Amino acid sequence: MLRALRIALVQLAVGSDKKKNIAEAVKQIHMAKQQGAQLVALPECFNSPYGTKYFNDYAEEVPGGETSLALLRAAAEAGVCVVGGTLPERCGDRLYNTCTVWDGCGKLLAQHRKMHLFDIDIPGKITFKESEALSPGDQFTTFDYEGVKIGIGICYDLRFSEMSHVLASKGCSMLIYPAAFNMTTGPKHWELLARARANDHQLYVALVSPARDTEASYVAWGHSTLVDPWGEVVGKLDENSGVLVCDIDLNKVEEVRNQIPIRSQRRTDLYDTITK
Ligand SMILES: NC(=O)CC(=O)C(=O)O
Repeated sequence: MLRALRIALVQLAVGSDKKKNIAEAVKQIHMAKQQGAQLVALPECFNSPYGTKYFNDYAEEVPGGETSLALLRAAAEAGVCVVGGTLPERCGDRLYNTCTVWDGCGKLLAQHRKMHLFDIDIPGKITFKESEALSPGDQFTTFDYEGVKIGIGICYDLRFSEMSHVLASKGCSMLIYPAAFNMTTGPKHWELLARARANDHQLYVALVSPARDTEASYVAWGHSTLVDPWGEVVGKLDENSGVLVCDIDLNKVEEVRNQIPIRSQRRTDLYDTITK
């Protein structure tokens, strides 16, 4: 079993030109491979600006659309696992915010539809209602890559500790969240939530954001981050486009879990935990 994994978190500059967004993602996948990455993760909504008014125009079928095709080819040509950020997925008359995962042969390993839609209202700061355009997913998503079980959540999913609990219960050593927090919630909650989820479940947590574009209608916080099973930040980008390349040490997951054995000390005789 693989005990170490080199991952690259790609903080892409995303604009309104879909083909350019996809081409940049493909370029970054190849560049990450040159830096030794075995797994490359892209941000939420990497082929489209993030906003309910854009989703219908940029939506594609999965796996048939041009974005899926580009990702599967890039994964196969580079021979890396690609966690393909998210794209607006069209399925019948519904749209979803969907992450696709491709193995190093270009096979679709997993598909996660954002489970918790981002509907918030902070007067004078930010109001966003993803449910105006999107439907929620209803499946937990994990996949195995080289003997490592990895769970996927998307952005707002990060706020729900029950969801990460279920993913951890399924045996995950790492959770990857393509995400795009904003200038209100990012500074307050981005790192806090990543560290909380990592510490709660003693696993690695990776958050992958688009780069900040102050001209966009939704301004992303950036700061793609990797946190280890101790809850410590291993690496973090600033707001600009860039790539964070880090080594995941899977021995650390076992080490922390053995040293602080909270997983076997839960008082489930006194409280319920959701594991369905
Ligand atoms: N954009 C999201 O889905 C979530 C977010 O920005 C937040 O929770 O804050």
